[in-house]
Amino acid sequence: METMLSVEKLGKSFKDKQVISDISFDVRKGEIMAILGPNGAGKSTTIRNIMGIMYPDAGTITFQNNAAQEIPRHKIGYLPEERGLYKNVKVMDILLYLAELKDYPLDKAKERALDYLKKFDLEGKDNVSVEELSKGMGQKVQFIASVIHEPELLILDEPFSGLDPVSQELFKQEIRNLANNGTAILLSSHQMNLVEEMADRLFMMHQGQKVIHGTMDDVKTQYANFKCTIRGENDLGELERLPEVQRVEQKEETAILYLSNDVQPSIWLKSLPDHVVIQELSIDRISLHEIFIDIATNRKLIKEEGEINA
Ligand SMILES: Nc1ncnc2c1ncn2[C@@H]1O[C@H](COP(=O)(O)OP(=O)(O)OP(=O)(O)O)[C@@H](O)[C@H]1O
Repeated sequence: METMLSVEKLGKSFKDKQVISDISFDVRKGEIMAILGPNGAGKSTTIRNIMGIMYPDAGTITFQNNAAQEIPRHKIGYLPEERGLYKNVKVMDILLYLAELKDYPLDKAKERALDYLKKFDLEGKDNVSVEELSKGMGQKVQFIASVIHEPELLILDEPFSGLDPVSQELFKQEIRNLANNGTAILLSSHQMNLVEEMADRLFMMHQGQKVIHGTMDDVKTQYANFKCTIRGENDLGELERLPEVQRVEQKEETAILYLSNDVQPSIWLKSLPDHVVIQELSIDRISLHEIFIDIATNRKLIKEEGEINA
């Protein structure tokens, strides 16, 4: 897959505080690349450097082999984390104005705007001024603004925040459609369930540095341990002493046992002693949400940090 955006060894400090360091990843045509991390990890700083809103102290950013200063900005679409459109302007006027700024033909922009308004349940809102829209409606219009000019790279900073589940679904489908049609997408989001469903690859950062980078499958295979959920009256200490158990979360009669990285569930099950009371048992891979919480809280569920073949 053709590389659209390449970020290499990016570093940025504010005053004497190093906020991101040695950040490297790329975004390829037709893929959804997720950039993840807890609050303050440095995601928006990374994105703002890519967008040329601020300049890095170290590293390089290239888009279709153009160095940062020569990046054709009209080929990029950007939904910033901080929302805001001109308030007393009509929806269609703002969309056409933004398309014009990107040198996009106005007749095509109008057609696309009407199609998108319909798709996002905003039919008939083209003549309404932005201040009359609800927060979620405004966010939909801002999303349309970021894609109206058919960008080849789309950067979405927290696109789902503040959306109801139906609107989240609409966004999710549209983002997937765009990727299927060849758009390269860099997606920052805290909604791990959505990222898990949508992303082809991910880059997770913590305190300004990389902690995981790879395809969703690789991350889940190599980093996501198994967890065993047991319902039955068992002593917490005894469960904690079972082989290959890293930690246990127990609530009433249900216990979740987080297993070591290299455990084979079928072999581990056979090692369970007879005294463990089992009324129900299930084994699942831990979710991206759980991996995220572990990284964010510095737990040592992940044995090795580092690169998976990205
Ligand atoms: N303009 C600035 N001046 C000083 N420090 C800043 C500035 N912008 C960001 N920071 C700091 O950089 C760090 C990373 O912030 P950033 O907004 O990139 O994180 P984030 O991963 O996007 O977080 P969130 O999920 O909360 O949006 C934080 O410690 C923040 O306080």
